[in-house]
Amino acid sequence: MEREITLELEHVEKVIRGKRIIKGISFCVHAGEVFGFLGPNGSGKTTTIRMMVGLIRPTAGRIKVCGYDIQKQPTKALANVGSIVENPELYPYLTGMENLEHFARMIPGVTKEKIDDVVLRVNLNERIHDKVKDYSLGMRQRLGIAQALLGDPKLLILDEPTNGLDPQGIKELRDFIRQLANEGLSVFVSSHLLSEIQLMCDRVAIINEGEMIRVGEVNELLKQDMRHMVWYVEPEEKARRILTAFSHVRLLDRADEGMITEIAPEHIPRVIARLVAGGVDIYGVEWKKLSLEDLFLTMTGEK
Ligand SMILES: Nc1ncnc2c1ncn2[C@@H]1O[C@H](COP(=O)(O)OP(=O)(O)OP(=O)(O)O)[C@@H](O)[C@H]1O
Repeated sequence: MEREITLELEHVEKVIRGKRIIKGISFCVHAGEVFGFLGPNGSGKTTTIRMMVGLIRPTAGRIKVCGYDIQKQPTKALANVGSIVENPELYPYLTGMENLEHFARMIPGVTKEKIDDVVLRVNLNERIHDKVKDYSLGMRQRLGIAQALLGDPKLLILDEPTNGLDPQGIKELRDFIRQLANEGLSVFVSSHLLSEIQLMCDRVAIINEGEMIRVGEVNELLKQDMRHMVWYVEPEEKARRILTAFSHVRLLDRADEGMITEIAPEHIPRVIARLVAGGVDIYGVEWKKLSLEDLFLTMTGEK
């Protein structure tokens, strides 16, 4: 069954003061999925998001939300978007509930039941009558999300939502985002952390220097994760010679990180046996966790 498309970017470009910051990016986000937008700092994530929420205009290309063009039908398009792009505006000396009531007055048709419903959805019901100044960062963020949900959006956009959260807060946010997606919402999450996107998202778009590098299923794109192996061996020179003799083992030249190979798991026992037979002592072998940088190098093929 074709899933409904909630967000569509087509060849979107942004030029700011003569500089091409976003260089023609395209992707779709479907209903009920958590979609990651991954790229290093300065790669253009916030600029793209600012276009998606109507804060700035694309120089070229099209952005549609639930089929409505943001440029041509901004009211209809943006009625389907809830977002926390810059820090949510919250009043610290009001309670969580008072904050929500305040924001609800600006959105037509929000009932008391709707407010109670979003409070439950973000799991703040026990603390909603406390003042926001006494909330943890994670709770403030959930209140910000509650505020974004008041207008019943189909698409929730969160820019670097885990920034500043502790590991417990990050886990809670992750579970909570998944729950929203299970309820049918599309959740769009930007991050510069590969590990976070891996844990949180179904699909991911990877951006670097304003260019789209890949879009696809997280598991599919990141499965090369398992292929980099670090070897702790003596003597290293001898080990290098043996390893390079295998056609399906590639030695990566990264002197500062130890001896690293690209290798498929099924070849490891044979390689280890050869090293031992060749008089190499093996002190340890471990899978290297792929960093965003490694991923870019692998994907752009310039190792
Ligand atoms: N108004 C602007 N004027 C000039 N340059 C800008 C402007 N806005 C963004 N840029 C530049 O565009 C590039 C992308 O910035 P952007 O903030 O979108 O990146 P980002 O991926 O969100 O990074 P971060 O995670 O650090 O926020 C950066 O090089 C930035 O300096």
